[in-house]
Amino acid sequence: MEARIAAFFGRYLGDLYLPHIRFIDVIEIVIVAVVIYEIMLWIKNTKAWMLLRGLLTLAGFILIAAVFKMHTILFLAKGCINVLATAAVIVFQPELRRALEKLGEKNFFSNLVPFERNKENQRFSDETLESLVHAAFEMGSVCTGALIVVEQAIHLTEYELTGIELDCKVSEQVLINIFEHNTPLHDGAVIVRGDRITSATCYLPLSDNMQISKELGTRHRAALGMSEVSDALIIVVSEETGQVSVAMGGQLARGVSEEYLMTRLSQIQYCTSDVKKFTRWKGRQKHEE
Ligand SMILES: Nc1ncnc2c1ncn2[C@@H]1O[C@H](COP(=O)(O)OP(=O)(O)OP(=O)(O)O)[C@@H](O)[C@H]1O
Repeated sequence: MEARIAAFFGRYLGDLYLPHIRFIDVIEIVIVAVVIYEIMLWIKNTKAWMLLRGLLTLAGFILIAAVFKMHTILFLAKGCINVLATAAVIVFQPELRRALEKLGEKNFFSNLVPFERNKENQRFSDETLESLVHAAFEMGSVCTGALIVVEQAIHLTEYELTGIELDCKVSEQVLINIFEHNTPLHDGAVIVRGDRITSATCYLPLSDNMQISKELGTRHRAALGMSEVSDALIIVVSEETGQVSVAMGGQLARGVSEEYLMTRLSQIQYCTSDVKKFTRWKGRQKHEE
């Protein structure tokens, strides 16, 4: 019986080449798979998806031209490739910048080693968190439009400069007051850093995402745009419907509940260890003699 099984495998698998796989090869395969997966996700979530579809169509045409030996088209395609590559880098400069920034933000070790939730690495206090949530839903209940940007690791100084400097403690009453209709500060966005509102009436970049619902106007587009170029969490209150939405990482969650907003805010309430180190390093440099 054994001999028959051996003969069977010998007959069918004798010529099969089975390379010797080392442990390092497995790690390499996993790394390549993760990188390809991340690139595919990036392509899907940015306008690079449109470009990829365009490129695939173009490649199809070139293939047909090659099969039928259309020399003029092949000559033109050859000449255009370099120009197209340069144009793609220019067109996708913001997306490429964001992708590299994201890579820099990631702390692979902090995901493995649980960090302590203490006052020292707290980005904002529980009081601020509650004020943000209560203010958003209070404004929602009376249909007062609002746009609140909660800063994380990436500093938003360039957007702060588009508004009016404030530097005041976050509180439910202050936020409601800022967004009150027909007051000088109600237009645009406020930026929150830690427990302080740094500025109001800030102008945010608008998203050019074509999948965003047509019923959403510029306030929601600005929230989404800001989340595409930074790691900030943006709270939007719709003036039309009173709905509270949250934008982060290029995604917009519409009509969220109080619990949802509270959970999202508590997820970013604590800095991971590398961010803490970065802030400390900056502080020390400022006071260097
Ligand atoms: N680029 C921007 N940066 C900051 N705030 C903006 C920006 N664009 C629009 N806004 C704010 O959004 C307001 C206009 O909102 P609009 O009605 O167009 O948006 P919406 O998404 O339909 O929101 P709503 O549901 O509240 O009507 C402006 O008055 C301004 O306060």
